[in-house]
Amino acid sequence: MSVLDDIVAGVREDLAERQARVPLDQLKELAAKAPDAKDGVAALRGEGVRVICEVKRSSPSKGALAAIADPAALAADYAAGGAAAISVLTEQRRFGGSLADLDAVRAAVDTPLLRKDFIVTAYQLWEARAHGADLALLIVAALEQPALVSLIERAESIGLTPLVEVHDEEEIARAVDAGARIIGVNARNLKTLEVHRDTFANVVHAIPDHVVKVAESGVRGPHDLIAYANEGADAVLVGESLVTGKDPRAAVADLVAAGAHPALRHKG
Ligand SMILES: O=C(O)c1ccccc1NCC(=O)[C@H](O)[C@H](O)COP(=O)(O)O
Repeated sequence: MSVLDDIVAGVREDLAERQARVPLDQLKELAAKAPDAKDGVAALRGEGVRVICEVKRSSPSKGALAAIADPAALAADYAAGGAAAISVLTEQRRFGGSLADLDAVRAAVDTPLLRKDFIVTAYQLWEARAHGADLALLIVAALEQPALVSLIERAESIGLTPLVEVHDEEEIARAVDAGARIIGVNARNLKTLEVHRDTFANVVHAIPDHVVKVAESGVRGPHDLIAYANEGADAVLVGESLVTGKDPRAAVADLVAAGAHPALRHKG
């Protein structure tokens, strides 16, 4: 079984438990009371390179990364540093996240929030909206095409902007056919878990101009952001280097400043 299959199997077990506990109608009521969803496309495309900062406690590739006792405080630092969006990992078994983290972060910041999980059913999209997310990750490699199409449509219909994650040109074609408005190219190979930063440059030509382009994984500092920007990224998604660093607020501010550099002004 691949790492992705293994993660999704665990997600499905945990999901079944939540579905038994929280009926869909209850989630829909909560979603109706949630603050209006912010426009994910507007948040991630504009002048300069936008920075999405991730709340990430652990990972299958590295194990424990950071304890993050107070995700709200971390998110407040990200927002103060200039994050365009905050990604909250809600998968519990391998990443140590939860919907409670999403609640805590939502209560602390007005920044657009991405629910980062392994979403395979519409129920999880309703959960995302009910807990205040504005965007939701959909991983092409985890979904058959009809499910991808249906989840993108459902996400958009309830106000969530889907960030559709790909790894190669074939997955980009599937994402574009399915109607993705934001595509994230993940440099982390989900079979080997190795990070290859040249993945974005190798496949970005296949993403149409109207689609927002996000470079995911492997950003260690401003030099990696600048490289991705020069290759055509509108935004970068950064986790590990922020949660393992000493000063996340300053680290985000450095990334945002690099992304706003006049040499990159042709962007947006
Ligand atoms: O991070 C992992 O090990 C991982 C393994 C399997 C599936 C997904 C995984 N990570 C999710 C991500 O895509 C990253 O958290 C995100 O792009 C940030 O990457 P990084 O800055 O390298 O932490």
